[in-house]
Amino acid sequence: MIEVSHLTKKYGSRLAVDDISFTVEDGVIYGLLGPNGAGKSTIMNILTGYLAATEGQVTVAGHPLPEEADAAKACVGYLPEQPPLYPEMTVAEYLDFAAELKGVKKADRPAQVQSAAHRTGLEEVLPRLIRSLSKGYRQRVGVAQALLGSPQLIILDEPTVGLDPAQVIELHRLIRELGRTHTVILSSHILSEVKAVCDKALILSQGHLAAVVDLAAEERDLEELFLELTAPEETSDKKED
Ligand SMILES: Nc1ncnc2c1ncn2[C@@H]1O[C@H](COP(=O)(O)OP(=O)(O)OP(=O)(O)O)[C@@H](O)[C@H]1O
Repeated sequence: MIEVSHLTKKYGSRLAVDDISFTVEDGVIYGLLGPNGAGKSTIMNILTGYLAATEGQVTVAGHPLPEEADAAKACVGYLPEQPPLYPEMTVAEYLDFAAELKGVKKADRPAQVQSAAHRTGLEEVLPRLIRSLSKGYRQRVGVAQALLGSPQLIILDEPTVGLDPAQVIELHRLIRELGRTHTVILSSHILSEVKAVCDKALILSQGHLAAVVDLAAEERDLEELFLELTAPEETSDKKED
């Protein structure tokens, strides 16, 4: 689904992503895990075609970026960390509008909205104003808009930030359910979230890809592995001494 080869991103002189290569297979839920500033959002913004790489090759569903950006974007549903919701719209109006923006034909929009609402458990709140919804339901609206246009790949940027524990559990359930039909990339700095939801984890540290972990096969504890791989350099040096 995704091939990333020697990806580097600089913001001016700041190196945010440093020579990263990885593959995301179809139908797998990947966690993009790393401390603050590790490069997660930068990578997601490149995969979704919103940012250009400084160097390296990225292919999404067979479409190289940036050459085939429109075709690649059509294969991706994205939930940014701050979903662009319009509080004065009803859920139904917003999803219809989001489908229009994604180029879904008018005749297909009601069925697409219905299907996205069904997948995300929003059918009952379709007539409600977004501003009247809880944060958990708003996040589901964000996930529903990501499903419009039938993308094969869903990218979720820290989707559970600010949710209460019950809402987190519900959203985890929804993401696992989506993983049965989609390839999913979920960015997080919560280890328990990645363990609960993902099949594999890409661990980032200071712009580097420190490890690709198959969570079912990995015998070592994810917390231990994460701390070791993302420790600041001075600490790692001391350990080796
Ligand atoms: N627009 C920008 N201009 C300059 N530097 C940036 C910009 N965006 C990100 N950076 C820097 O690039 C590095 C990677 O940032 P990025 O936001 O990708 O990390 P992240 O892992 O998503 O962090 P967080 O978990 O805090 O969201 C950081 O050092 C950050 O300060």
